[in-house]
Amino acid sequence: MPAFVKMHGLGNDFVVLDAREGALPLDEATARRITDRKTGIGCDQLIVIEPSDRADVFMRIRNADGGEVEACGNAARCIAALVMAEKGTGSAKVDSLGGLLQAEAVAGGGVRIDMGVPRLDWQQIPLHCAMDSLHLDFAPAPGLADPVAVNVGNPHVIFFVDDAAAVDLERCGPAIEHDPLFPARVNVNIAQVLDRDRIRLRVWERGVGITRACGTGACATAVAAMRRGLTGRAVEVRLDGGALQIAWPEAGPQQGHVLMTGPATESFRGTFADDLLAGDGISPQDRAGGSRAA
Ligand SMILES: N[C@@H](CCC[C@H](N)C(=O)O)C(=O)O
Repeated sequence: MPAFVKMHGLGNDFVVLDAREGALPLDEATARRITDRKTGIGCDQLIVIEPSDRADVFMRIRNADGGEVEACGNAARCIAALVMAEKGTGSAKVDSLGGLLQAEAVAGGGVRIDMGVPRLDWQQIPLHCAMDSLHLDFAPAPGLADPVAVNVGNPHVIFFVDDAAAVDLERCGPAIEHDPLFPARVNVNIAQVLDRDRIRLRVWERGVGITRACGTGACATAVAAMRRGLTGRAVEVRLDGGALQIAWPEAGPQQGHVLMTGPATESFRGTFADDLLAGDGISPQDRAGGSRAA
């Protein structure tokens, strides 16, 4: 029976499959069956670990809707933690469609990931037409206007508001995600700057919906706030599931790179019936191997 590890970063949860010893038949429909919280194992993203010739592992990412995407900050910390535990080291390299990520364990627990240099040109977001990514001419709902766009491996739009809790994200998230301005669709971030060191953030994730936390969302939002001069170059981003530390240093060896620090948690290990991959669903007995829930 195929084995999986259930992990999460601040409640943004993953089913992790290991395909280093042999490819798994994972198409979009299979991914949707696995991520389904009622009939599958249930998670925000399905992560498949594959071999890499330039890193410890390659991390393949599928959203709950089955679509393959380039980046996932919370999963990057989790996969790095798995690899570091396996190797018995304090650092790891994780490759992904979004780029090569260097990770290190931090004193006191948690993982720091160098998320690379954010992409800020409109073509890199991508946007449908030329626009200043620091001030998009886009006002999709009352109280939501003049957002920032940032790509940190995946596309994000960030709205700064006075009260993040007051935004009906369930209602406006889907429309913004699918707006024609974003040809690759977009992750939607609602940010409230609390002071120069702290941001409150709620996220509607592309291909998923509202999540408890989004690592790339926290990085993109921090970059947006720093570009707008709203915060210093190191901030705490408070998501529904907890806080991430994000820095974007202006000097030093990691100048211009976004650094994300936060927890990586293993919830349980389990196995599932082969027919989940083959397409016949999963029985409740097989789900999670009877282990404790996340
Ligand atoms: N949860 C992730 C982001 C996952 C991918 C995203 N939904 C997308 O479609 O780009 C994170 O922690 O960054």
